[in-house]
Amino acid sequence: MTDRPDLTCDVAVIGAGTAGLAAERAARKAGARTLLIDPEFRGTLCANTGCMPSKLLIAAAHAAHASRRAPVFGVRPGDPVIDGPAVMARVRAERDRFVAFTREGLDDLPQGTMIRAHARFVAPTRLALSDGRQVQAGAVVIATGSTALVPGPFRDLGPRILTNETVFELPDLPASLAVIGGGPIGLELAQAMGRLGVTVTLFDQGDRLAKARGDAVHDALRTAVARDITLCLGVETTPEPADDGIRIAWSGASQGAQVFSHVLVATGRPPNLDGLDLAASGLTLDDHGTPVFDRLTMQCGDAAIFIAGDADADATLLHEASTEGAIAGRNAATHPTVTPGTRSPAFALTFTDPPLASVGAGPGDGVICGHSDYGNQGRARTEARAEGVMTIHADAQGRLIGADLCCPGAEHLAHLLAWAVQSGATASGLLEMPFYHPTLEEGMKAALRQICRETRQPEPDSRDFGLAPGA
Ligand SMILES: Cc1cc2nc3c(=O)[nH]c(=O)nc-3n(C[C@H](O)[C@H](O)[C@H](O)COP(=O)(O)OP(=O)(O)OC[C@H]3O[C@@H](n4cnc5c(N)ncnc54)[C@H](O)[C@@H]3O)c2cc1C
Ligand SMILES: NC(=O)c1ccc[n+]([C@@H]2O[C@H](COP(=O)([O-])OP(=O)(O)OC[C@H]3O[C@@H](n4cnc5c(N)ncnc54)[C@H](O)[C@@H]3O)[C@@H](O)[C@H]2O)c1
Repeated sequence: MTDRPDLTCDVAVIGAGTAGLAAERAARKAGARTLLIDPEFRGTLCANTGCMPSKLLIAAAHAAHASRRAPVFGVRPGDPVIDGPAVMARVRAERDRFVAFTREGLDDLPQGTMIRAHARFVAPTRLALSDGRQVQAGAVVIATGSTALVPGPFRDLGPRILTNETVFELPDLPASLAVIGGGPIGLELAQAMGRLGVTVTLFDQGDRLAKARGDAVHDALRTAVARDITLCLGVETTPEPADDGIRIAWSGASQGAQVFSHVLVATGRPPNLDGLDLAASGLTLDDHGTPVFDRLTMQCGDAAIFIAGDADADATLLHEASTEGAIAGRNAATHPTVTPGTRSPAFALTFTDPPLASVGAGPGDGVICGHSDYGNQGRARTEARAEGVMTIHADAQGRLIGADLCCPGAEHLAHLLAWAVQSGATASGLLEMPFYHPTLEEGMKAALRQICRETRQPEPDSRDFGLAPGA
């Protein structure tokens, strides 16, 4: 490359989402002159069309559900009236508040750091911008996120086909909804819509929801969501336009056809790499066209190129995007010296009710499993939500290595278990910790005690091995 670049920097970050913002901050903290390149700077996916609006819709669904089940406790508020436009208006108003925070964060960037353009590689550390300029960087971080995949038959069917980009813009709740894909996006939004009074059918070509590990956990999840929506697993779907909607025909494990007012496509989110001209980067790509990288350093091969967030298609979650961005940005600034970052055990939550959680290693050869049944757990029972299971996984010494849960409070219980796994705790050691009564945490004791027995580790003798009522 002989011609002079228009811009130079130590670290160029492509993409100003969660991973890119973290990378730019980390690189700048390490003393690098940075450029942050994004065509829009519209705030993160998480705030605009991801984590936050989906959780806002789920919060509305919780309110409707709580009202509907209040009679269990002898409280009779009556059947809830769901004002669809008001539900969607609150989702957008609160969402816009979160988006504004992420945009305000951009004001802290040093002047000249933000480059409003699309970037592509013309050489390993040389980028061409859509405004015609070129950037020469010491190192580059790819943080371009992911995009909703819409399978061919669902394209070009008009605005009744929704993705996470459009569903939160609906002025009112749909009259009926087909959800294609039972991953976290499909499942969370399907259950929420169902609880908000929408007639929902969820279709998946596979037979497992949200990659739930272990049959007991999957059964608990499936049973819970089937109360709110219709599930059609193991089917292929074919859409076609119909009067007032989209007709979905399906076949496989079951068959049928039905017209829905809207269809939400949630069939996965591949990384946004197509527009980057990766061929010019010189990187080695895997079978899916994603750069091969080291998940401890986030470096792609031995190039001065790093990758972070959904773009690497590894752990496509918010906290991982943020950690990966921090590691990638720091190492881009110090390249050619790169230092492994600290990664946490895998940890994923799906915000269904009850939530689904997985931590670290799953069931497998040589793994010791302890089980807790929440179907009669004391605190869960007081709240009329006793259901589900927890499995804790340990090695032969009783050290916790993972867990799978679908039970009340799973999002909080799973945090405790993730922290226990990361800190190397044993089942015996955890049983020495205080357990308040009556709590959902007490439910863990059965699984922990089973692991102690099976690994011949002592149960702490200064703790009673009986159970408080309902614990
Ligand atoms: C509906 C939904 C719900 C979710 N809920 C959760 C949840 O509850 N918890 C959780 O942990 N995760 C959740 N996720 C996942 C989480 O939101 C993502 O993992 C995370 O936001 C990814 O961040 P990112 O920085 O990789 O991507 P993004 O925030 O999408 O940033 C990518 C940026 O790159 C830019 N870009 C792309 N190509 C180029 C280019 N060539 N040049 C310049 N810029 C470019 C884009 O404009 C964009 O600003 C959810 C996702 C969805 C869709
Ligand atoms: N709570 C959370 O943390 C959360 C919430 C939402 C999304 N996310 C992140 O976003 C990622 C993307 O989510 P997602 O749910 O879109 O993708 P996903 O890849 O996790 O799930 C897609 C599902 O669609 C099914 N599918 C694919 N093609 C199909 C077809 N043609 N017909 C029927 N079914 C089909 C697959 O079998 C799979 O079950 C997640 O993997 C997760 O990392 C996280």
